[in-house]
Amino acid sequence: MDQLAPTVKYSPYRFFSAERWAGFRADTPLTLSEDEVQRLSSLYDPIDLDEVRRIYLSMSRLLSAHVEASQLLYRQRKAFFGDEATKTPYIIGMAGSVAVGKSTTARILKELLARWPSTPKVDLVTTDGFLLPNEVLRRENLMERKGFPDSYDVGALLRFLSAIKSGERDVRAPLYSHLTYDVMPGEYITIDRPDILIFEGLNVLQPRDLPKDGKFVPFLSDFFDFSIYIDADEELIHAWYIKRFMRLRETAFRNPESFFHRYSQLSEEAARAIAEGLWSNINLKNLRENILPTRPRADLILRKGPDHRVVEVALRKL
Ligand SMILES: Nc1ncnc2c1ncn2[C@@H]1O[C@H](COP(=O)(O)OP(=O)(O)O)[C@@H](O)[C@H]1O
Ligand SMILES: CC(C)(COP(=O)(O)O)[C@@H](O)C(=O)NCCC(=O)O
Repeated sequence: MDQLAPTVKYSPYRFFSAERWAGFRADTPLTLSEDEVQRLSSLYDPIDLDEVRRIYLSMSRLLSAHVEASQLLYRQRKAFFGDEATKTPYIIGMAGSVAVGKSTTARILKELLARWPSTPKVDLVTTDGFLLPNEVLRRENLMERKGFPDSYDVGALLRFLSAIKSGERDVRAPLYSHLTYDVMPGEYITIDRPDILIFEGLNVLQPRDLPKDGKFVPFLSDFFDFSIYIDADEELIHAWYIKRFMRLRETAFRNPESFFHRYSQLSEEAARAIAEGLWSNINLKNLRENILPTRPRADLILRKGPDHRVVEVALRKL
């Protein structure tokens, strides 16, 4: 199994087994109930409270220290610059493959952070709303590249993050529907100066080609204060993807409005073949070519094992 801890002597990371990591939660209280965790988990594979205790409480404690430090820095800058200083949201980027568990992790983290004693306002935005509409993807022959860097409206992503980081109010992010498999025209979520924004998506740690004309074009990650990569062996993610697809076939795909409705009519074997095709032709390719290479850019890497339990954590040294 490809492990995170390298065999070479030097690494920018410190590596922890899940057990050691769990010890760092100290006396951080568990603020989520079993019911709340169940409500949050995606589909029918609930993350259990034990995992929240083992992994997420230490993560919440660490992030709390980081956010507090950035607020202290803000207060010191304000004393320095007077009224000129603007407090802007603390942005946490979260990356990883399709089906690795980003949405589940992001939703749980959001709830835990919002329950800190300072009751920060925490918002969550996913990058799928910034995908190009199917009509454009079809025209540009990109339907088989949905989720690849070139399938997003990168300008809109950068404008969004730039507005958030400038402290603007009521910034709109477009929405995506997994039902219609397309962006939802005219539908937005409005983000109004949260204390913390979790920004989750496949490609959020993606670098870009440097422009030849010398103009400055930022990476999305230039706007992040902290970044997390959710990691697991390819074969595990593959199994989670197929499992989720087959379950959706029994549930959401039954809805006649679902883009995948036709797959709910197919035999199990035929539907599985479709899922395998989507995995190997699109998602696995994207993982290998574009997503996994961004892993070393994250501040924190959570490596999951079977059953979605985190087995190893890597934290960038300061
Ligand atoms: N911690 C977890 N425990 C159990 N199942 C999980 C966990 N995290 C994710 N899953 C399951 O794995 C699949 C992918 O998770 P999801 O959060 O939808 O991934 P992503 O947002 O990365 O595509 C879903 O079926 C979800 O229910
Ligand atoms: C919508 C997604 C690209 C994920 O987007 P993200 O929120 O990470 O930007 C992905 O879930 C997806 O639909 N991929 C296309 C191949 C497939 O149907 O699995």
